[in-house]
Amino acid sequence: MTQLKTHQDGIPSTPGKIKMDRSPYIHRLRWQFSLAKLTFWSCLFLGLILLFFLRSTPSSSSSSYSLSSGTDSTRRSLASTWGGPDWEKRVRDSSKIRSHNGISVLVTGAAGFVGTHVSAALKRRGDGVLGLDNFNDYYDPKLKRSRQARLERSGVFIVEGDINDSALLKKLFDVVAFTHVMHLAAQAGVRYAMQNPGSYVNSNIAGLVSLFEVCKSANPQPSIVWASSSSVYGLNNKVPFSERDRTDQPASLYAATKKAGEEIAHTYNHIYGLSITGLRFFTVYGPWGRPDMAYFFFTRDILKGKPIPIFEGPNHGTVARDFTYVDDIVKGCLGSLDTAEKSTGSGGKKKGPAQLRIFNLGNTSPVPVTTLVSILERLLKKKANRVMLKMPRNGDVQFTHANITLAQTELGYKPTTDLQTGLKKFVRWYLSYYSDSGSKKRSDE
Ligand SMILES: O=C(O)[C@H]1O[C@H](OP(=O)(O)OP(=O)(O)OC[C@H]2O[C@@H](n3ccc(=O)[nH]c3=O)[C@H](O)[C@@H]2O)[C@H](O)[C@@H](O)[C@H]1O
Repeated sequence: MTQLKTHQDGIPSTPGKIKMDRSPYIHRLRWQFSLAKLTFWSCLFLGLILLFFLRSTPSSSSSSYSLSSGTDSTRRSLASTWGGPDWEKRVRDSSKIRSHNGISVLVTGAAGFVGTHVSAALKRRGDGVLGLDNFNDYYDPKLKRSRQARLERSGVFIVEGDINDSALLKKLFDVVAFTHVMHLAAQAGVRYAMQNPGSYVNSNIAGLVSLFEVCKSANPQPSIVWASSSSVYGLNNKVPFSERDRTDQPASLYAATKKAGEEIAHTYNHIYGLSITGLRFFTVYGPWGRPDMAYFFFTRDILKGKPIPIFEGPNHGTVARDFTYVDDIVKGCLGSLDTAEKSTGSGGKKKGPAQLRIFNLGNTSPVPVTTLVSILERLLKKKANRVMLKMPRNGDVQFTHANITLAQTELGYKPTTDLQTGLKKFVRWYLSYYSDSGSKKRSDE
């Protein structure tokens, strides 16, 4: 009893050690204790379910399919701030068609390399253009902000948001009845896929599905043109690559996600009557380009006197690319938008068969990477510190070469810029852009 008295005012700290007593007080005490335990475990259980739910539900603006812990979500720096009357007005103004027979286009990835050029070209000819971009930091976001500033000056508003944010996409279609979507937002880069595979799944697969879902439910449904890639030809060694050739042997996860995108496009065309055109871009280069691409960082490193790693195939075999100048690609994109038929469905229901197309957009003249370096040396008036390396097994293929007959016939696509001319324009832009931002930086310091 003494022991019991000691614990009369509270729950025993070590209940198992108390001599069992059958008094009603003990029963009440035990009942209260069980209730507390039950409440504790229920809360913990509910908490765990909530945690699981939050982790598995795509958040509105950040990466939700990251397979590499942390990296991807920190790369996406988004605090989506959309909505409100002012925002809607900007969206409407930017999308307004200002020419006879113009179209209104939602351009995803508008602050990206190709996106910025396509948006500017559409705006120039009087089409309505609204950009969408998540400004992730796969490469220097300052470059994306500079592209954004240029587009804003020409009247193109870029909404900051992610293609996985369905609520945002739906809102955009509520505000504007886009006739077309130019879908260029993607996780690019062949070699980076080994470092951050989740970002490819998130952007190139989940993001594509999220976009198609909203487009199929829109009324009217837009026609969609989107960027696939020459990399889908993978280990195919029949050259030049024709759209009818094998694309079932991708050499990188990037290529696999683009190929998956082509199959997903087939499904949405088949079930919902979406008009979809996929464009297989061949190593696009030019002013305002991507710093992760070889021609870009070779230029930077030649100027800095740093070593240039040049890949070579087995037995010192030549590695070559069908480098394609960005203005030619833009013409192919506009040609695709202009020849795209209307989608046939509405409000998620198919009304009849719809157009489904795939085109190569290349230059039809592959150039060895060593020649690319020689051209840069001449333009920069500086010798490169070349380091020949065996091509690593990280997704690269040895050779690309586009057959563009189909695009020529159907889109009137005709590339006109050779590598020498295109690189000259790139180098001129590079020197001016980085000397300007360099002097700005110096004056800021
Ligand atoms: O057509 C595409 O669909 C893809 O094109 C582009 O991929 P790639 O053709 O691989 O371009 P890029 O990396 O500039 O390498 C160019 C050449 O330099 C060689 N290369 C590369 C790096 C290096 O350090 N050394 C080297 O020799 C390398 O072996 C290659 O031969 C886009 O990045 C990609 O997003 C996608 O759009």
